[in-house]
Amino acid sequence: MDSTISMFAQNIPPQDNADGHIPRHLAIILDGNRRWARANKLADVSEGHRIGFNKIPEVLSWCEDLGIRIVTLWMLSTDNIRNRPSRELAALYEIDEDVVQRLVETKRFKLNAIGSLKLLPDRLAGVLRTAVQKTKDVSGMLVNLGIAYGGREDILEAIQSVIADVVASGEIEITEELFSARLSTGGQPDPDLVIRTSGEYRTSGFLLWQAALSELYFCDCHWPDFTRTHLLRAVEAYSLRDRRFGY
Ligand SMILES: CC(C)=CCC/C(C)=C/CC/C(C)=C\COP(=O)(O)OP(=O)(O)O
Ligand SMILES: O=P(O)(O)OP(=O)(O)O
Ligand SMILES: [Mg+2]
Repeated sequence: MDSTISMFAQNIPPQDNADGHIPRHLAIILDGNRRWARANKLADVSEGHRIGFNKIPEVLSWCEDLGIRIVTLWMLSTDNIRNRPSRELAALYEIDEDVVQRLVETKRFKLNAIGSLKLLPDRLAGVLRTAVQKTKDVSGMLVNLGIAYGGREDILEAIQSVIADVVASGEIEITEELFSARLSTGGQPDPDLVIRTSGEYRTSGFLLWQAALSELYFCDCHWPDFTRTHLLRAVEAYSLRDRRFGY
């Protein structure tokens, strides 16, 4: 760890992030797993996803140490489901089941599923529903699991829910607050910081509405190589940003 980062790390209050230097809500795009597998001459790209999966609990514990309250992980997109070979998807579904079960076992995280569960195999959808139910009373960090998540689908589902209410009750005033509450992250603060690994400079539709005012941080390393130092660098960069919200 370089000296700037260690100085920064020492100044982080363990549980209090009210001063705005630590994001309350951090969202991460766990990208670059297949490139990592190829670069490491692994026989199957799914091995990159498996190694990437192993990173998740430790990254969450670093986030806990920083006092981050909410972490959203994007682990499978609706575009991935549409466009990737079925063999790769089958492996990803299995890995996602394992991730979810491992996170439940920690008893440290309150889990929330933010994807379109109807697009998933019944077994994985069931594992996600059970995980949410089993962890509903956990008071620790809230972890949103973006499995079968797409920003456009999130918005479309929110629109459908608003339309259903309009049809049922006549007229309702559609405000930003009302609409935000209908999204998969309804009731939560928007992400303060979005990190994408792998060196790609795009969001691919992640939290399309919710991340409108988020700070973005692009990290060159692939997800399996993401370390605590990368996280601290991202949070340090965030702490130095001037968020103006139009002022
Ligand atoms: C490490 C584990 C368990 C899962 C990550 C698997 C995965 C498919 C990561 C990719 C990140 C993501 C869900 C969406 C954005 O990345 P990608 O689909 O590669 O977008 P682009 O095609 O735009 O590059
Ligand atoms: O993480 P993935 O599966 O999107 O792999 P890559 O970005 O390396 O193609
Ligand atoms: Mg990718």
